[in-house]
Amino acid sequence: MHITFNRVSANYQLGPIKRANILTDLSAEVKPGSFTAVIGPTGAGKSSLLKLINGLLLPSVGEVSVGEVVFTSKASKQALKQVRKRVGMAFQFPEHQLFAETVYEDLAFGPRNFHMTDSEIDATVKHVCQLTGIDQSLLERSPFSLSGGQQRRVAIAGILATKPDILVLDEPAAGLDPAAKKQILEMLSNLHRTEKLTTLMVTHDMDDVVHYADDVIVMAEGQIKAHLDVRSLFADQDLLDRYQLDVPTALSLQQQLEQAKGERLNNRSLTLTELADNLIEEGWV
Ligand SMILES: Nc1ncnc2c1ncn2[C@@H]1O[C@H](COP(=O)(O)OP(=O)(O)OP(=O)(O)O)[C@@H](O)[C@H]1O
Repeated sequence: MHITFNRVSANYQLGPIKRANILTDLSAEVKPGSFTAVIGPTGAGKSSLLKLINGLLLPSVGEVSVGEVVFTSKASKQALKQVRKRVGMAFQFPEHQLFAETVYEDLAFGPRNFHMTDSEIDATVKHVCQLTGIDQSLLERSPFSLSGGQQRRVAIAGILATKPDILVLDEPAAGLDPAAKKQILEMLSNLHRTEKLTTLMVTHDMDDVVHYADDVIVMAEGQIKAHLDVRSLFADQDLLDRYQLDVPTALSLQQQLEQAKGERLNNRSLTLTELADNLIEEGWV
């Protein structure tokens, strides 16, 4: 499903009169079915950009389109309702929003709000368990008795139970150990592929960008500074330097190797584009 930002600015209310400008003149088109990483330094406005997509933050100027729903500063309740049905949003630490006595009840909450019948709810719960690898034996357990990785799975499954077309994730692997982090990100990548979910993910980890994303939005100072495919990002040394973006471990290793080789042979080093092509050929990326 298409997402478009058209000359959008946004601010937060700081008091009865005072407002803080947070996002300025954003324009971008997110391709349907793409997996887009949103990167940039702390305070760049990444989370605020995600909140624009489901109308948690409204534009002060400009318009946001999600599929055929278009909304501005004067979004109607109806438009916001439609958009929230389409966009599943996982905030940082989504497991903090688990609340029910059993995993089943947590997963059934969204479908119940959408007035599904009991048998539809049952089928949906089973389906999202399959999608997210939650064993049926966990359904009667308290979500609070599960491991951190399992809780995060349940929280994401609860979002999927509302059948969104778009999944918006704010650092979905934050705070997990490396094994659980890999499991969650692999699961999200599979969901994106098999369920054709347009996915946006805020991350600070450039290895995740390389492994999972097709496209990247680079944010700084409340603006979109670049929107490009992953290969073009890592081929653009100026852009990486300007926004102090790390290069992924594999690329950095290869650069160091090539530099050592170049020095040894007194030959030219490979360009970043050639290195990126090498890595893709060798299956690193
Ligand atoms: N509810 C709010 N009220 C006022 N200011 C806010 C609010 N939420 C965020 N801000 C401010 O908006 C700016 C952008 O914040 P945002 O959380 O979107 O950045 P971010 O790039 O996601 O940062 P991080 O990587 O640290 O999560 C920051 O200066 C932040 O302090």
